[in-house]
Amino acid sequence: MATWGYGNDNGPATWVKSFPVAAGTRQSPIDIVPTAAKCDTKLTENPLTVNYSPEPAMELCNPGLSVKANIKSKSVIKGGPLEGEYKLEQFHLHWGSADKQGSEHTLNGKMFPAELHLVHYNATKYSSFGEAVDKPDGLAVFGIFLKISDKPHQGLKSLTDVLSEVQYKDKSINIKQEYNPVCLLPDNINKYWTYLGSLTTPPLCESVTWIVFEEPIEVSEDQMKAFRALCCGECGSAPIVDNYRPPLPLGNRQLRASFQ
Ligand SMILES: CCCSc1c(F)c(F)c(S(=O)(=O)NC)c(F)c1F
Ligand SMILES: [Zn+2]
Repeated sequence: MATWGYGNDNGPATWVKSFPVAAGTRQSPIDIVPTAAKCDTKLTENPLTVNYSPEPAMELCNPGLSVKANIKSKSVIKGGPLEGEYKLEQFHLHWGSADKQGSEHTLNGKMFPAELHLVHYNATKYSSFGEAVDKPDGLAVFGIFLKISDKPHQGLKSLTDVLSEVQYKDKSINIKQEYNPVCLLPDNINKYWTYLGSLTTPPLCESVTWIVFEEPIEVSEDQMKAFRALCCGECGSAPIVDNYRPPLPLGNRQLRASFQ
């Protein structure tokens, strides 16, 4: 298959041709219906803990279908639904061409303008991201909804202010100021939904324990415009927008909540 993407001839509905797991039983994203979630006290007995470190010269790149920051420092999470310690590998975002769409997970059928994914791998069990990426307990991804406010998100500002330097595919820069990804998390990380799912892009491995926070982070319209100005290819190529996969059925999976 020519490279997958989000267009009419290579978008999510076509991925199953090259990636049969797209029709699997633990695919992501899903529509989150809070009333269908089971509150599980086990999630709070061993609270989710985040221990992120400052990244000295964080690499920010445009791989063509999103914008991605690669992490080298030892930033780890544990607890909640997780067994063992998961190490932050990278983070990236999915966003819309307009504020009415863009997130991958939906909340009672509602899309947010964007969704931030912080991708971690099970460093207790596996020696690298590459080894973990296709294992059922290999990855843990934080999903954070973005909503529009009149103020820019200060943590994201260090990135949105320099997106023009990675406007074209395969461009990358190093963020000069040291950057601690903890600034991207919502204030309250104790309220989340969790379920067993997959990557939302090919190869769609069913290897992700999803942790989707209830509290969105707030970004400005100008910051959204900065994401929408990124290009899929070289100068003159189409903008990166609507790089989201629509929700898949929850099926027999249990959606758990860390709160009432
Ligand atoms: C072979 C994977 C390369 S790393 C990666 C990624 F690039 C990505 F986009 C997503 S996602 O599915 O889009 N968001 C959760 C991931 F989960 C990832 F792990
Ligand atoms: Zn993602």
